Amino acid sequence: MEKADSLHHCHAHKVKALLNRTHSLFHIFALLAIFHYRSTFIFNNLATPLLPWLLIFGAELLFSLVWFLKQPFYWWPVTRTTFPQRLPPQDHHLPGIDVFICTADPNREPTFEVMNTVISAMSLDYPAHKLSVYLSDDGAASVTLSAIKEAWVFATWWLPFCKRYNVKTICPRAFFQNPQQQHPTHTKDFIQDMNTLQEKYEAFKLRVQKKSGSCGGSKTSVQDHPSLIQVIDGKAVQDSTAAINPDEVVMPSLVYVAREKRPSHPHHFKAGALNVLLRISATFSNSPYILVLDCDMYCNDPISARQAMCFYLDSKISPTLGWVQYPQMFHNVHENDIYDSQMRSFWKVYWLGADGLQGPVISGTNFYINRKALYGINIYNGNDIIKEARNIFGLSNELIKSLKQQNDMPNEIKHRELCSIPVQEAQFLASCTYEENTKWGQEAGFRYESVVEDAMTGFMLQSKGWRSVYLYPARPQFLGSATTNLNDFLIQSTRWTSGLVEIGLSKYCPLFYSPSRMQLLQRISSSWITLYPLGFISVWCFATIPLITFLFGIPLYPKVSNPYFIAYAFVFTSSLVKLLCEVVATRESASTWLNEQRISNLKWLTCCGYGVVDSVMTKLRVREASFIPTNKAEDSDRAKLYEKGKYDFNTSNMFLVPLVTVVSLNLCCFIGGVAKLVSGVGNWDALFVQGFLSFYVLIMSYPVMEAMFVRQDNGCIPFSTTLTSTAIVVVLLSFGYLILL
Ligand SMILES: O=c1ccn([C@@H]2O[C@H](COP(=O)(O)OP(=O)(O)O[C@H]3O[C@H](CO)[C@@H](O)[C@H](O)[C@H]3O)[C@@H](O)[C@H]2O)c(=O)[nH]1
Ligand SMILES: [Mn+2]
Repeated sequence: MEKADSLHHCHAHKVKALLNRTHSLFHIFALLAIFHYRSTFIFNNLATPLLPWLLIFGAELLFSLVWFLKQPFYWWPVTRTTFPQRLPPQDHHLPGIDVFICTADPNREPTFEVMNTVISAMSLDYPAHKLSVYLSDDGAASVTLSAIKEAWVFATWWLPFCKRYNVKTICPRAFFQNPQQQHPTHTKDFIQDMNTLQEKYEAFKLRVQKKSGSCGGSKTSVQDHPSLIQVIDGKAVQDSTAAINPDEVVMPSLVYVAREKRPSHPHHFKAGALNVLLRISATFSNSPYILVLDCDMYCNDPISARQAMCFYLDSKISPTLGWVQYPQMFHNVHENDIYDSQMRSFWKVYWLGADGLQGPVISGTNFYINRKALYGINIYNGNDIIKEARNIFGLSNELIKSLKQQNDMPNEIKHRELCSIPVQEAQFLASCTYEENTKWGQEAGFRYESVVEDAMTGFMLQSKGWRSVYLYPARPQFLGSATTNLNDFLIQSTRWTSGLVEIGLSKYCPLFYSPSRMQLLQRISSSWITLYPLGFISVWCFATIPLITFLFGIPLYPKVSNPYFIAYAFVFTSSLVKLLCEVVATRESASTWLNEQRISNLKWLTCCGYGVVDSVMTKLRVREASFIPTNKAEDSDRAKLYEKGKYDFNTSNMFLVPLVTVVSLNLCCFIGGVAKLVSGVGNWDALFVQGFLSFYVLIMSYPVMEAMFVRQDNGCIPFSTTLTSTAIVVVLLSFGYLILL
């Protein structure tokens, strides 16, 4: 039981933990049996074709290792509840919050939607004078600057409306998609005000969209432009509208930042943008806590800031609390989630388990982070960063002053008014040369070593002793747009795997990194996050070798009558049954179970391999790191396919060829192998596992075959791809023939 005045409560799922551990234990026994079977067989039968046996054994070992690294996520799952109504009633007890929103490309990230994110953040249920919103525009697009002024004007009407009627959906776009449902008691006043506001909303939308259409992005080059920093307020928008903010609504501060970018200087993508915001906000509002949002992740509910403060204002945990993470949830995921866009297992399973250890890693967006943690403070060595501040943080006096302020002030009163805005200083802080000879990106701020800056930074903070908590409230606090076509999905996943493996194969690999304060189980699970893509080698072996040998009649697995068969059967079925139980426990249907298997197989076969290759090439400096923002603009043709539950194979051959090759290979081997068995050549008993495996691959790849042979729409697989893959299959089988027979 929690105390009557505690601000939050942590519930441990003890039964689940027990079941999980039991399952892991049995699974380990089965794996050991398999290893025993393999090694004794290989030693006793050195005459049989050894190569496939060795490869499969290696694949099994590697895959088991990857599986083992994941187990800490099942050790001690917890869920948390907060009681924001118990926060002190006076506002002055609340610390300031800075919101950082990043955008990069108005063509891939529709400006109107970015503005909705900005407005929703300004509408959080928090004292306006303690809230500052910063928009980083890496594209330095004139569209974005003029749109943010329009957004400010609209917010002067929107904010009082939300407050007056206690509106729960604070993102205007989401609200006006379904205005009738937004308020349970439709008073006359409400309806009237809402209709007036809706007109203003439509006008605002039209103005922003017109400008986006006419400029088609920006005239300035994305890679080459000076910095531009502007505080958006009544003064900044004066000439665009007649009477602005006549009611003098107190507004959160709003700042537009386009940092300087030059082709000669690396800009470090999102991490670089966040670090500029970190410095500029330090000299402006200098709030101790920061909410980071991707441009498409709007605040869906006003309460998240107060919920996060339930942790930060609890002196028992706040000294080591680095960040409060919320799940990423999406407004555009269909019920039949064919791409597993919701990433169920991460947000609904792994992160709950991580929270039972040292907390989830920083997950890109939707987290309230402690500014001090980002400054690189090691909580066990005290706060003596000020001494070498200039070496770490650079030469800005204003910035150094702000650090001192952070250190000296008690949390409650930390929030400087934005009165004397040192815009010139801000320009200096946003220049592309500011970070030269400093520790930004290495010891201070978000890390530059990987394009998955979030995970990299999270691991480093955890190794300094910071912990995090995970909050998954019933009502989604943040909603973004998920990738809902195969092409965007594969590009995004490849970037992730590449960035993660880059960490896993570096000295920062959480398992071996030292000196580290990370707990052992946390180290293991964190290294799973960075190393799991390596499992692609195993999956490639599983998806080819048993099938080819099936065709040639070479057994690789125990006979059904052999006791070791049980170990294989157990590992296979218990994994699938466990997944099914998880899916059902998180209130999803069996189709989710099928979709997740399909997508994870597909990821193993494509993104993971390419990601690993990509990160190795980046390491060898053959290739430069890149971060292409995920496309967030909707394409109606693709949307139609998605809604019908049809995979959209309109993507590059780079992704299609490996996939189609595996499927064609499997088809040939299955048909050929079964034909041979039926005609009496070979032994059913000895080849059962391989035949079954092949059958499983066939079921999993049904959508691919449909797209190869049946579908005619623009999401089908082009004939030329099928042809290329068939050629590769022929080569593979000839090789197999030469080596095996
Ligand atoms: O040079 C860049 C590139 C991207 N972004 C912004 O970064 C955010 C995330 O980019 P997005 O393309 O939406 O990333 P996702 O594919 O959704 O990637 C996830 O993974 C990223 C790390 O690879 C994290 O940064 C994200 O928060 C997380 O949502 C967006 O707001 C972009 O505008 C920049 O500001 N500058
Ligand atoms: Mn995104």
